[in-house]
Amino acid sequence: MARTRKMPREKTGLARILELAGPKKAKLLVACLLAVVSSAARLVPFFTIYGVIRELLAHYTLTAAIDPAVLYTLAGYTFAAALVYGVCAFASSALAHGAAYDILYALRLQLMEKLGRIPSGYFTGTTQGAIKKVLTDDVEQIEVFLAHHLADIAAAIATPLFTLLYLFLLDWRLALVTLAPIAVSVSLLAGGLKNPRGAQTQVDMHNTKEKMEGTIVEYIHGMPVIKIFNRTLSAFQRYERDVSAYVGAVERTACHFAPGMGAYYAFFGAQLLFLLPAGLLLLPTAASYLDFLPLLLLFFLVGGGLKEPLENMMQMVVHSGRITEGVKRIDRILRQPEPAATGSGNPAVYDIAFEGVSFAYTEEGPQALRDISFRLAPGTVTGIVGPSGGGKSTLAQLLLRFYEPQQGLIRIGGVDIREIPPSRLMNLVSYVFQDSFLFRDTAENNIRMGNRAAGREAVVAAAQNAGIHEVIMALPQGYDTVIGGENSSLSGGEKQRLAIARVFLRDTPIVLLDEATAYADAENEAKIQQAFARLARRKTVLMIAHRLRTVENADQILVLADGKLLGAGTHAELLRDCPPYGGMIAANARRDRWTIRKGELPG
Ligand SMILES: Nc1ncnc2c1ncn2[C@@H]1O[C@H](COP(=O)(O)OP(=O)(O)OP(=O)(O)O)[C@@H](O)[C@H]1O
Repeated sequence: MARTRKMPREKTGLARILELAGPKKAKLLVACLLAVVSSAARLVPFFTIYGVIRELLAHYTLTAAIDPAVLYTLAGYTFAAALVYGVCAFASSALAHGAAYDILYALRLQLMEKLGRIPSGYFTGTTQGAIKKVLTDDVEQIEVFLAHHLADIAAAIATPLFTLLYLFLLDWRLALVTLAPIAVSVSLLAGGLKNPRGAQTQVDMHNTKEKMEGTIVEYIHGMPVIKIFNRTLSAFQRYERDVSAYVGAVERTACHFAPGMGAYYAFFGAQLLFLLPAGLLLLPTAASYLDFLPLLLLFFLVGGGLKEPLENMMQMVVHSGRITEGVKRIDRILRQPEPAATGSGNPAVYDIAFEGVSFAYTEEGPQALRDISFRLAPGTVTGIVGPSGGGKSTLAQLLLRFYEPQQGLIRIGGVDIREIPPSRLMNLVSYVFQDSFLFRDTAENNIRMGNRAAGREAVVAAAQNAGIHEVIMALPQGYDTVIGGENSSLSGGEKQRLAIARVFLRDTPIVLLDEATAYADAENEAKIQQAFARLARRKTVLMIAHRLRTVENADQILVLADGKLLGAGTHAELLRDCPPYGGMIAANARRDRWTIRKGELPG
């Protein structure tokens, strides 16, 4: 009988943090050990004072009988303990900080690399604010936890344990009395924390915070629109609603935890209240008053001394909920499925085939593409036309594996693109987006994105081919000008030409072009068309055309509407066989004749 292999359970919380710590775990463990030692050393004076009092009380009738050697030894122990405390606390903190920053660095790199491998479709569905929060706040919290809290937890657990053990050996009855208020307060707080409603309030607080931050980023991005329409903050109601939701969640969390925390603080330091009557009750049972008094004093002292490490532990428990949520969000990114990088497909020719491809962005949502099949012959230019929302960009994005189709296959040179390792696919296909993103970096580096190894000459040649060389040379520092800096903003058309220069430098055999709809002027448009034409030479080109005349001379035109392929052929063939194409041409002609005439405008 075939045995089913059990999947290893995915770790969460502290176990997951230690897993993320990787090789730095050893450093963290040493830091914890040193924290335990330093914390134990802080308790030594309580015991040396106990020794001194015992010695003094034992000879209070004859002070000459006090043994100075005993007192000096105890003083020596106290001094040595102070030294041990200082050295160990420093070394523990240094080690924990060093390891925490190394882990922070590695984790951010890991996340950035992962974001680079996740299909690009992920980024449209996830708000930028949420990703920013993970990369900054959540990773930062792990650093704070590892650098400051982890060692404290170890000390907070070990020190009271050792101390209580010693106290139990000295007098188990007093030890129980010392422990009672701590046990009561801790159980009260733990009960409050474990309550599912409490956990839910914390989750709500994180979720509303994440949403609010996403909305803030969107609000800042939308600022020009808000200003143009002369609307104030109140117009952006979602912003107000999300901020209020966060405030509400914080208030609910605070209200939920307030009674537990109040009871915890009330009981926690109440040892005196319990020890005093207990001491009076137990006094008659003691062998001698002289023995019992220093013992009672020791319990008074140590009861108070236990407070700090235990309080630290409570803080950690409170923090750990927040960290657990943060780790979950980090894992949500780290565990995003990636396109398999294991395939060995390596197309030798560059024709493209869509075979019965259907795709919907969400399970319940409508299909953006329905049963699409076509073939682009190698070295040809194909235009895609169709009404807005017809599925043109979606089709291009599927070829780049931004998303995976639910049905059908896409092949390059006969090879299923899922069999082509992502890095190889990216070397086969370039995409000139309609709205190209430029980094706040020099013009040269922005073009070099296309090929990191390219020298200045190749960059300049690419810029010349893209018709952007003159524009760059007119910038204050030429190719060294930081784009987007002072006096170095580019128009939409110029940005797209710079993006085309990137693609020239990459020199991939397949190019996807998304024609921008908002060229500023005819000259810019002509330059972009010329650049497209040069780029298309000897390549397989798929061009999303918003103006039909751009692709009139293409080898093939695909007509896409409502996710369906209505026709494929040359301009002449489509005019003859595809009525919707004829309709689009007629509508285009009407649009080109369209002018605003005074008197025709609605009054
Ligand atoms: N990220 C997304 N999530 C959900 N639906 C989407 C997403 N992107 C596009 N869609 C939907 O998919 C359909 C096809 O959109 P697509 O952007 O591919 O059309 P298009 O032909 O490129 O339009 P346009 O010419 O306006 O750019 C539309 O109904 C659109 O609303």
